[in-house]
Amino acid sequence: MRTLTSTIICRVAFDKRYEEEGIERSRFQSLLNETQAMFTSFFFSDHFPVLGFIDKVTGLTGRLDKNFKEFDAFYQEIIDEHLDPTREKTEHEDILDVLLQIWKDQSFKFQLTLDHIKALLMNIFVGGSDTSAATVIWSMTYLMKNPVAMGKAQKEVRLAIGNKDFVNEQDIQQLPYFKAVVKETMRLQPPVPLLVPKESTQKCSLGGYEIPAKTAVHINAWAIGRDPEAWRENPEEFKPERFIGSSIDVKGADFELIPFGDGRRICPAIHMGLANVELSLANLICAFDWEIAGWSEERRSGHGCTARSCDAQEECSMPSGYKVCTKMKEIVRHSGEHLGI
Ligand code: HEM
Repeated sequence: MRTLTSTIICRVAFDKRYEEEGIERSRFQSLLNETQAMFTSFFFSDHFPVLGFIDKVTGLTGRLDKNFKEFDAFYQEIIDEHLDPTREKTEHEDILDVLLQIWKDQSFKFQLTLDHIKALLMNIFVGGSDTSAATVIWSMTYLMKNPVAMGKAQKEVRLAIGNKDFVNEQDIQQLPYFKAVVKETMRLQPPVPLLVPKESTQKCSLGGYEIPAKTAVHINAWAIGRDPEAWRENPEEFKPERFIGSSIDVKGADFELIPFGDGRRICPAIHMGLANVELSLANLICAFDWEIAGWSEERRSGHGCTARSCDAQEECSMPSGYKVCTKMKEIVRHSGEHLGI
């Protein structure tokens, strides 16, 4: 799933297909992994500035600088490629094309620099790849642990597409139960559980707490999604039915469900994030029957594929030992193509 989502972002942001370019792909993936590790590391300097020296001693500051430098070089190469006048133009503009046009025009009130553009690309990568992948993985986990919900979702998706091979974006609009599964997963497992930290610009009072200016504020979307006052019926339970007939959505109008955040800094890519998740999840559950390894031995005989209309002639072994049939590869390719990449 991470390969799929980071490939989508690479295509959208700077028109690269890293799955076809082994060395570049692993360079990019290891940079992204390191960035993720930095994001989840505890830096004393963020919370106790006087103890900032500990970050230096433990080597975290050095690792962070190295990561920034490597990403900087990586983005610079891609920017140079885009600015090369001999570069072949593709049919669609990518995000970097748009940003570089704004940079050339300098039509904003402030001066847009290449550093701003690199920072924006970084935001898009960090915000866009793991979040969608984690949501699909959690949805699959909940569905496999709840075979009744899995059956209902599969039946709905399969009925909607009839004889077609793949689910597309229009089909998804007719799938209330499936959409409820995605919302329920995001309620229980928001992929950015504490959102992105905010800093108060001025002194204010919130829920009875006095918050001085320049204070870091974390919003616990994970706890809000399980708050028994907002979610009265067994808030810890996976129950997509709670969203049937309810207008509560993930798009920022309902404060009890904020997996994309809310307000001025809400995720700017809600629609793309949802399309990534819904298209890949719907196709995966439509084409295959899934279950947790070891739950049913005899079904996993042969090549292990339980595709609805499996035409697998050829198999490939993944490094993890799992096998992927041609149908599965086709789904991954189709989900990407449908998003226009
Ligand atoms: C299921 C998918 C996704 C989820 C759950 C998600 C969630 C979030 C959250 C919680 C925030 C912070 C909001 C806040 O603190 O109030 C955020 C910000 C952001 N997201 Fe997403 N996101 C997803 C997909 C994406 C995708 C696909 C992209 C890019 C193509 C993206 C780009 C961004 C960016 C650039 C920001 C920072 C916005 C800012 O600084 O103002 N996200 N996202």
